[in-house]
Amino acid sequence: MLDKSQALLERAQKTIPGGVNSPVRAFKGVGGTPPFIKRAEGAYIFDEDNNKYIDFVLSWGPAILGHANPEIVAAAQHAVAMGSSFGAPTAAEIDIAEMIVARVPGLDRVRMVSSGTEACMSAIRVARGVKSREKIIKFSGCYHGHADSFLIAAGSGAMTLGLPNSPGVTRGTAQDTLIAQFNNIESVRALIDANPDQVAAVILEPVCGNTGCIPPQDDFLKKLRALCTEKDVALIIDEVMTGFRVARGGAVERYGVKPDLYCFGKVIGGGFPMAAYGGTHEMMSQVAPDGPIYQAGTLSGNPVAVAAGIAALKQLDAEAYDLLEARGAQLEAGFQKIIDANGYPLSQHRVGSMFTLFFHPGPIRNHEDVKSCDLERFNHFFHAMLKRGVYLAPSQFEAGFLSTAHTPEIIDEVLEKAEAALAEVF
Ligand SMILES: Cc1ncc(COP(=O)(O)O)c(C=O)c1O
Ligand SMILES: NCC(=O)CCC(=O)O
Repeated sequence: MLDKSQALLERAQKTIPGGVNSPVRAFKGVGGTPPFIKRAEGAYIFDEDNNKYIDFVLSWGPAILGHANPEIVAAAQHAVAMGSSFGAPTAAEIDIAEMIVARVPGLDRVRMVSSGTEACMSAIRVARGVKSREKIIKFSGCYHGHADSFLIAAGSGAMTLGLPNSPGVTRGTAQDTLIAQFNNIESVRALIDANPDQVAAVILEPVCGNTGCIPPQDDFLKKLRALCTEKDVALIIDEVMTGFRVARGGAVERYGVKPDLYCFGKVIGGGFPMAAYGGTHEMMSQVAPDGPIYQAGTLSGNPVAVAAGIAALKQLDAEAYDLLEARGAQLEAGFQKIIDANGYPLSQHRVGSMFTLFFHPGPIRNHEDVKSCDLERFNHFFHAMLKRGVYLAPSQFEAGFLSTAHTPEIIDEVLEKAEAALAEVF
């Protein structure tokens, strides 16, 4: 029963576009009424009609320790009572910068911002400023936030809603974003060669998460690093989704590759609006006030978000990543057993605690493959799971997330429900 959510949706639509403050929250792709969430705890979210769901969206990634994690709650409460924003430097900002730099291989300096969009937008400005070139290369289906330069062949909600190239982006901006194929190094080389001395940066999600979860294959990241070095192009790894999730030091640690610039978000804010970009000394010494490339923010390094982020990072030790890996492996093995036993035309990818079940027999290497998924069956499955109390992202083109609060018992319960839901769908 979603009576209260339905009434709230109707009320919300009168004053908020689509009734939501971010398009992915509406159920436009899958149809139906999005539950309006009242509260969340651990692996569960509860809606206004008092339905309880096992949550695999986790605020689209941040809640890696489960919702309302007691240590994050306490740290945020303590910080907010001290004053929620000063617009002046604080000691805690150094603490979190030091924690991030210590964890992430190759990262020298970091600047806090308030959203992943800002982080990615700032990183390409730095790359363009340092290289004195204007074009960037991104990959179809990758999503780096909603800044103009990234809304070209964009993934996530832009793809779900069929709006990969948004109106409102100028032709000039669109012309400066070149599109390559994920896991296809030759597509990148061809673009750089066709635009000599014009490409400032290549930006990518190291594990694609915004067209479903797709890992880099055949040393794609290492080949990209070598190509960027050869062509003097900045490599920007967008770890907004993967950072502090797929390993303690993010995807750069997991895959052993060092970019020139990094983008972070989601997990580092502990559920508050905080993100960051950073890079080598060479790149970051050009950022104002040290250098001429301007970037700023009234609420950047917000004390409450910083306190929450520190409380999150402190808990994310080696043991936490082992646990996330084990839970991910349990879910993957369970899905595979169901697929094999029934001969369903499904395939899956998982990297640590990120996963997607594709309604496609595979192989899935990039956005071009994902486009031929059976969306009608996915949508049916999504609703079959929702009615059984499992909250998945309302789109095939998204990754699912696990938290440390997802116990082995919860995973078993989800697998049982998935088996029943799939039997209903096929
Ligand atoms: C890889 C990636 N980059 C950037 C962003 C943008 O972050 P935000 O939504 O915080 O602006 C997202 C998610 O939204 C993302 O998944
Ligand atoms: N994978 C989708 C996102 O991470 C974005 C969430 C949002 O835009 O609200």
